[in-house]
Amino acid sequence: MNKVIVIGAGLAGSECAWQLANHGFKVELYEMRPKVNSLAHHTDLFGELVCSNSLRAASLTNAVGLLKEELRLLNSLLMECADQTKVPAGGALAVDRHLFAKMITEKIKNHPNITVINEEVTDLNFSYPTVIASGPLTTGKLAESIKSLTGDEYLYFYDAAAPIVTKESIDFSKAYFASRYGKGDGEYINCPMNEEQYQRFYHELINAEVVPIKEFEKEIYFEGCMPIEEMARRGEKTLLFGPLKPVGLEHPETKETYHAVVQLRQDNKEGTLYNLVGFQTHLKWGEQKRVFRLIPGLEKAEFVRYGVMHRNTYINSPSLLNNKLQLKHNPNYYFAGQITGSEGYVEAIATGLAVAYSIIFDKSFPRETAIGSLTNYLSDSSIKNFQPMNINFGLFLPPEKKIKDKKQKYEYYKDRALETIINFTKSL
Ligand SMILES: Cc1cc2nc3c(=O)[nH]c(=O)nc-3n(C[C@H](O)[C@H](O)[C@H](O)COP(=O)(O)OP(=O)(O)OC[C@H]3O[C@@H](n4cnc5c(N)ncnc54)[C@H](O)[C@@H]3O)c2cc1C
Repeated sequence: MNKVIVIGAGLAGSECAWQLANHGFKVELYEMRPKVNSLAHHTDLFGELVCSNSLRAASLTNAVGLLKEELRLLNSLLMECADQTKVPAGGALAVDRHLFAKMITEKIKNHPNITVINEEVTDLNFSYPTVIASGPLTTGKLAESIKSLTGDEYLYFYDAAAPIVTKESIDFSKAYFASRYGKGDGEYINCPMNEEQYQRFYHELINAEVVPIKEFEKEIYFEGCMPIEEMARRGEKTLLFGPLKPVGLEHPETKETYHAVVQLRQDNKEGTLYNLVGFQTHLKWGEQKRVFRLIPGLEKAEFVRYGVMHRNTYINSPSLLNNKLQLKHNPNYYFAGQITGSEGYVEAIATGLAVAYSIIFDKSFPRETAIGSLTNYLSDSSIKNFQPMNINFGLFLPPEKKIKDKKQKYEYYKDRALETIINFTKSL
C-alpha cells in the first residue's frame, strides 16, 4: 500500500490525511502538540481554529462560499465537521471551535489508515512523498529544513488573534442582540458607542502598550486579521468603516442609531462565549483588559482568552510550486495550508484537499473551479512580489461573457464552477 507523510494536523494536514486515507493510502501524520506548543494554539486538538470561529460567508455567490460548497461536493471531512458544529452567525458559517476540532481529532485518530505520530518534525529526510502542512507557526527547526529545501524563497509576516469574553459578564442594559441590516436572527451582541465614548476608546487604543516586535522581523500584516490598534492608527475614522461600523445596527427596540458599534460573535455551541469581531490585537494582556473594558457593556467583561500576535511562515509558492502544489525541483514534497501563502481557514482546508487529490490522482484542479483558481494562483509564476494578502482567487474564474453586475457574475461563476467540479470528479 502507498504511504505518505503528512506534517501537521492543522486544517490543511487533517483534511489531506483524511482524503489520502479514505483513498487507501497509509498516512503517517506528525503533530507536535501538546509536546511542543505553538503560540496561537490552545489545545492538543487537530484542526484547531486559532483566531475567529468563522469560516466566513456561506453564500454561493461569494468566492469563499463557493469554495466551501466545492469542498462539500468533494466529501471534505472538515466541511462535514463544520456543518455539524455550526453556531448561528448571520450570513456566515461559524462553528463551535471546540466541538469542531474534537470531531476532526476523533475521526482522524480512529481512521485505520492513519497513524498519528506525536512528535515535532525537525528534519526533512523521509523516503516517502511528504506533505508539509505545518502552518504559519511552523517551528524554527523545521522552518530551517524547509529553507534548505527551498533555498531563499522563504518569507514571513505577522498575524493576530481576537479576545474572547464570557456572555454572562456582558452588561445587557447597554448591549443588545442584532445582525447587520437584520440579516439572520440577530445573533450578534452589539455594544454601541456615542461619539464621546468612541473618542475616549480610540485615544486609549492607539496609545496602549503593545508587545514589542523583534527588529529583525518584517511588519507585514495578514489583511483579514490586522491588529485593531494598527488599523486605528491609519486614521480616526478607519474603525468606523471597519470593525466598528455602525450602519445597519440600529437598536431593534428603540431604533436608536450610534456613532460606533462593537460586535461580538458567538464562539461556542452553548452560547456562553463571545469573541470581539475584528479585535485581533497585539496589545499587552493588561492593556487589553483596560482598553476593551471602556466599550459600553464590556466594563466588567471576563476575558477567557486574550488576543495574541505571531510570526507567520510561508514560502514563495509561485516560484517554487507547480499547480499540484508540488515542489518543482523535488517532486517528493508537497505544500498545503497557510505555509503556501494561502489566506484563511477555508483556503487551508482547500489546499489540503487539493494536495491529497494531486497525490491520489496525479491531477490538478481546473481553473474554472474555486479550488483550481486558488491552486493555480499559488503556482502562477507570473506573480511577482508574492504576498499572502494578495490572494483573490475569485478573479481567476475566467469570464466567458462580460457580466458587469457582480451578483450576476458570481451566479454564472458558481454554476460553472460547481458543474466543473462534478465533471472533474467523474473523470477521475
Ligand atoms: C494568529 C493567527 C490568526 C489567524 N486568524 C485567522 C482567522 O481569523 N480567519 C482565517 O480564516 N484565517 C486565520 N488565520 C490564517 C489561517 O487560516 C490559519 O492559520 C490556519 O490555521 C492555517 O491552517 P494550516 O493547516 O496551514 O496551519 P495550522 O492550522 O496552524 O496547522 C499546522 C499544524 O502543524 C503543527 N506543526 C507545526 N510545526 C510542526 C512541526 N515541526 N512538527 C510537527 N507538527 C508541527 C502545528 O502544531 C499545527 O497543528 C490566522 C493565522 C494565525 C497565525
